[in-house]
Amino acid sequence: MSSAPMPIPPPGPHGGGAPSPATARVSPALSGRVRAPGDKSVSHRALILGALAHGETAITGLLEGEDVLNTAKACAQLGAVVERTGNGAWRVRGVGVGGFRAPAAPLDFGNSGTGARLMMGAVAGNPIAATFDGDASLRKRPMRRVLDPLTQMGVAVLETAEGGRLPLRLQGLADLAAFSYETPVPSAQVKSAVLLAGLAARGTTLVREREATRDHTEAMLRHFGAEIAVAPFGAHGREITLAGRPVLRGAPVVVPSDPSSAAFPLVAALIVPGSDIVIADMMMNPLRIGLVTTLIEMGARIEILDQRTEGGETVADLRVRHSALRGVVVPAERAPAMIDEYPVLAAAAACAEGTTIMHGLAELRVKESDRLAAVADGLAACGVRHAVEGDDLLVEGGPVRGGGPVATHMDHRIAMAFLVLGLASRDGVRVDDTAFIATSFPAFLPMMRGLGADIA
Ligand SMILES: O=C(O)C1=C[C@@H](OP(=O)(O)O)[C@@H](O)[C@H](O)C1
Ligand SMILES: C=C(OP(=O)(O)O)C(=O)O
Repeated sequence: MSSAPMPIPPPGPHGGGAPSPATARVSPALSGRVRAPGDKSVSHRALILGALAHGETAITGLLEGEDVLNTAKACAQLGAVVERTGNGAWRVRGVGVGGFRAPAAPLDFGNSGTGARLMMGAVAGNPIAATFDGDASLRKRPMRRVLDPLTQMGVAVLETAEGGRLPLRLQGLADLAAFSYETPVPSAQVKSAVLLAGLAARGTTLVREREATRDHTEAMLRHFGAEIAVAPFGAHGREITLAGRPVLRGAPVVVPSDPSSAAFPLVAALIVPGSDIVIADMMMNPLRIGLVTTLIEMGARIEILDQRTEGGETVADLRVRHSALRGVVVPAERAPAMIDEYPVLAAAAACAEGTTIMHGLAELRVKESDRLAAVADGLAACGVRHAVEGDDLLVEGGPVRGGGPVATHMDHRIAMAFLVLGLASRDGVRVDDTAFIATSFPAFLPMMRGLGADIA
């Protein structure tokens, strides 16, 4: 790592630029070895906890996607020193719990629910007012799920757009009430917002979730010196107890490779005949790999090689070969472990033999787009038979005609999932905009082309 700070790259012109359509066409066998970028969830948390800690946090492998860059910018606006020291290498000098200063301008989280919701929790325990905003997609997403618990802890909501949406302005306070909360929806963002606010609370914060969601906040809080305990809650849930007012100490963070991004080359290799690729260093956190479990049940040839621990997470290399997939039933309780992967699972299901039934997808309706509707419309545009029944999606597999254009609705995962489907579709698939892929996976197009994918 060099010691001279490099300029923080500005986030791209989310939503403002002209749309950038692309077409994926039937491709020859994919081959090669790729590594997906740094995990988006871990990257946001490394910056935020670095900003809330005393001393220096050196981060390697940070995802330099627009969502994370917006969080970096917000941390700097709140008084942390945030520097880019090399490729994916960042250094944060934090201000300590309760030490944020009032930002002079609104905090703009672009397309990122994680950035906005986690930072509301982080700001809550500071005696400052801050305005939170985002792009047209983020302005449509529900924020009451975070405002409700935060106001119960003492935060004041000074202004919101209709329905408690962004833009909104919060007044935090140094002395939050200790709080017990059961999350009403399975959401790591809601859980994390409450825990981050709980850092400034007098006494213990308790969060219960009926379905276990990704546990990166808990792991990183422990890594930074917080006193945190996790116990089972009910059949699938967890109970998290956090002691208030810890002294957080900056700590090195090695960001593992993102399984939600790796999902795209992974499914592409499964559906393009003759493919044989390796996905290197993928994070194997059990709360993140529901897609791998599901694909293996579908008959996917995925070999998990060299499983090891790196930076506190289990990682592995995955050898993935073209496979004859068959439809399966995906249980609702698996949803939190693969919530962002349903669009690309739908692409795999479209190429499988038989019907795949995915249960319990209500949360997909409140992502960057209504992903249940966007996937259904995209499948229709590609001639794939499917049905939405309540919160379930049914996809009938078979040879895919393709076509489009698929409307991506400012949603990176819709764009990437349908480009992957195009690689195994008779007529290819055209998507209306690839610009938002930069929120989570800026190197997606070159990486896929490097494997042999025909995307132009
Ligand atoms: O905590 C996180 O980093 C995330 C949690 C999930 O959202 P919800 O908490 O809304 O389920 C996921 O969809 C998102 O991409 C990242
Ligand atoms: C839902 C996602 O992210 P966020 O909620 O942070 O916008 C995603 O990346 O698929």
